[in-house]
Amino acid sequence: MKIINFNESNSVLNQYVAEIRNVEVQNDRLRFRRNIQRIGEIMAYEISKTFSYSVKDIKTPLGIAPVSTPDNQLVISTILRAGLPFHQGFLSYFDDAENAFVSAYRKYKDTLKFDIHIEYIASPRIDGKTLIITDPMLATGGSMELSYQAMLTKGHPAEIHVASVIASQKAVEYIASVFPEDKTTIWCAAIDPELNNHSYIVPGLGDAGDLAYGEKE
Ligand SMILES: O=P(O)(O)OC[C@H]1O[C@H](OP(=O)(O)OP(=O)(O)O)[C@H](O)[C@@H]1O
Ligand SMILES: O=c1cc[nH]c(=O)[nH]1
Ligand SMILES: [Mg+2]
Repeated sequence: MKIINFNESNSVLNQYVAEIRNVEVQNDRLRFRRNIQRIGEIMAYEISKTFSYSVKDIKTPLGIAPVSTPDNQLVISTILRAGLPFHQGFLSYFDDAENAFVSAYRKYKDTLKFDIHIEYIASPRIDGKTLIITDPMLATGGSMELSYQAMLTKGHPAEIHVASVIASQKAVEYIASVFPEDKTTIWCAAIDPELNNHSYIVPGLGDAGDLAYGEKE
């Protein structure tokens, strides 16, 4: 399985990651959402380099220009609710992509133990298509795995891109163990070393859904 960690090279993407992590900056909700979206845009561009391309003859007012454009049929899937601004970043670049939405939430049994519940899925058929599953946080990897299982009720993709902003080392290893090795790539902006007792990523950024949309009761 390929793992692409953007943090290993210097680019402006790291500025956006710094801002969403920074406790002095991250509470500006508009900036937080926009930064997550911008990271999605940059990741979409990088992922587009892996697509299949063919040359099309494009008629201009003055002649014919051969242009190599992508042929993949894309499905961009996201996990509600923190995934929404990240998803929008991908959609800003992949104009004609089909889209899927899955709900996943942690139902706490006590302050430390929780199950992940999937209650909603809206998805096209995904057979033979390029599936990009977007979620800014990969903590245990449980939401991503269950969302993928839910997507499999809609068919089998030709290739899978798991896109996140901050992933824990544990989640990266978990995803590598449960996703098909030969057709999955994990893309992330950083890989953090730890999870705390509540399975939050450390140093991470806190609760991405709350930072983007406000605290839930
Ligand atoms: O890897 P995991 O341990 O499953 O945790 C990651 C999940 O946590 C966040 O969502 P959250 O459950 O906080 O819901 P929200 O988006 O509604 O805030 C995040 O967007 C992932 O979906
Ligand atoms: O660190 C974490 C873990 C789960 N959900 C988040 O938003 N952040
Ligand atoms: Mg979630």
